Amino acid sequence: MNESQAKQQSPWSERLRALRNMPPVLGILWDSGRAVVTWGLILRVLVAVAPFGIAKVAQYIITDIAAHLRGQPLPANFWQIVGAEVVLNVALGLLTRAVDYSDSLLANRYTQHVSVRVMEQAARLDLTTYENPVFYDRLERARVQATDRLAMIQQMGRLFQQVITTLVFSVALVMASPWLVLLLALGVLPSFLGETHYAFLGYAKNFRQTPAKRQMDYLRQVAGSREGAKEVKLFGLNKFFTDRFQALADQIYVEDTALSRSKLIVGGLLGIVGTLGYYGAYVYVIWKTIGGNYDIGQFTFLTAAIQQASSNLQQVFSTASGIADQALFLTDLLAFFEMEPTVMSKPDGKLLPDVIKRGFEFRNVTFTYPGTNRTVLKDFTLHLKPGERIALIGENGQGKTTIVKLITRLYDPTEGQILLDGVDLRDYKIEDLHRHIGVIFQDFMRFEMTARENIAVGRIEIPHKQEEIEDAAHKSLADTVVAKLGNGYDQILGRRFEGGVELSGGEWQKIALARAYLRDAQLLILDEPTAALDARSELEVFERFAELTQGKMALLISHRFSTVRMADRIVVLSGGRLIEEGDHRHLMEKGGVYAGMFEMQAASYR
Ligand SMILES: Nc1ncnc2c1ncn2[C@@H]1O[C@H](COP(=O)(O)OP(=O)(O)OP(=O)(O)O)[C@@H](O)[C@H]1O
Repeated sequence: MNESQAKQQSPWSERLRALRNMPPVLGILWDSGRAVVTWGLILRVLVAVAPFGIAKVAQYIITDIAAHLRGQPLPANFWQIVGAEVVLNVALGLLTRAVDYSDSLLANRYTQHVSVRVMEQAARLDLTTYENPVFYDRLERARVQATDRLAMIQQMGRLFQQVITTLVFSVALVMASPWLVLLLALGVLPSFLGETHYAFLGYAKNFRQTPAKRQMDYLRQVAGSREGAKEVKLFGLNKFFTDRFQALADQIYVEDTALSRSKLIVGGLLGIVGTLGYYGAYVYVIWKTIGGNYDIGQFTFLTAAIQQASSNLQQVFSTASGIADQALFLTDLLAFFEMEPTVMSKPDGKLLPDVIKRGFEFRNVTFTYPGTNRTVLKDFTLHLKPGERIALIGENGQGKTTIVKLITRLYDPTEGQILLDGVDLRDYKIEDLHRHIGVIFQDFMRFEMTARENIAVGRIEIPHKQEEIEDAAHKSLADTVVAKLGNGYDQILGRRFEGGVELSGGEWQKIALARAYLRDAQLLILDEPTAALDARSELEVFERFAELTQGKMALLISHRFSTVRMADRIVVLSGGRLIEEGDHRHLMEKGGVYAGMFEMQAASYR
């Protein structure tokens, strides 16, 4: 649902939608800890009925005392009754603590359970979804909704308990006089309607504010991050960022205050109606007692019952609207769980051949990124044969990385087909395709974990021996980086966590490259992963790459012609089409686009 839809929908339909969230939310709660939920409910029932027992015992005590004051003897079990009152109160205190304990256990379990589900779902979804701001807002809200649900769980338990207490005392009041319950209900109903109304307004407001809050988070992060620190200082950007942050914060403050103020006034007025209902019932009981209908014990019990029924009934309504409010906030979490990826593995997907015989073929592939109009690849055809190493070159934005995303099925072509050994890529199991491809992107991930883990993520599904890690590190030259680290392969990289060590861009690249070598891949793809390497390292890396990819398929994207020339075939992309191809010598002789680009780069070095 987008913002304009949220505004168009009537509050009531929105409220009903929120209630629809309750069954799945209860399902999630149940899944996060069945035993804890069951124990929580049992404890709540005991806590709910205890006040009735206490009020009833108090009634007997007062009746007996009143009779005693009039000269009658105390009953034989009088002191046992007093003892029972004490025991009931002590038990109630202990049970209340036990309820708090079970609530916090359940909240922890719920948070963990939902956080894991959010991570799993985020991993399932397409890359496309990540590039969609609406999705991002939703993910953001889902993340927030996943955590800190103690309040919601407490409210649900409280509602359960309040309903039971209200019922127990209402039955007692109805038995005395049905008017009492009616008076109470009439007093409480308006504040319930008020509460739900404001719950809805609060949700709509939060929905509207999400983009601004995301902006604020971004500004806070940029202004306070290690990555941003250098430029923020040198360009004097601090005021620019804080002013922008302040403007958004002010806007949110104004909206929040307006809503809180209106809630204060309207909620206060409706609360007065509730109090009048309560005192109506109270005066009725006084009147009846004076008229001789009730004795002093019954009077005490009924006033306690009115007090309990009224406050619990009022709380039932406010807790219920609080839960409906919380459930509204979970709309995004549940919608997020329901999202389905579009790039999917067929249920009966094929496994990749153990030895690829015909290679990968792009056949008249046209591709436009979802949600955009620009065609990035137009009628693109390319055959990558077994044992062949192709270098893709072209100016910025010509679609080189896009080709890598298509061959790895992060996206599917808009038109045309990509074949592997004559079979459409979509017919293979996507996980198996990924298993056979080793790819390092130019924006590879720097995991702030140990050097070993940074390499092992290249093939995390199996445990690795030290030799395998070392071997991969040797192939990518990462061994020279690790040799300088205090804790070797166990050194934490990056400065986020204590004891971590920051690496230079080129050092990170060598570590990341080792991941690709750890995979026993039939196709290796390097998408400009050497941009931060110095000239000598780059040459070494590529000499090794050339050696290691002998007989394997490799796709190489680079702007440096010194490395590109090692490829068996060079493919020049322009405007989403293949405009030239051949080996270095052939293309130089041809004197076309490649030769021009090569000369230009060579000249800049002279
Ligand atoms: N996720 C995306 N959504 C929309 N458009 C995109 C996306 N990624 C890339 N593009 C656009 O597609 C075009 C091709 O991008 P691509 O990254 O494939 O280029 P490239 O040839 O690898 O460029 P470079 O040499 O700068 O890395 C660019 O115009 C870019 O703006």
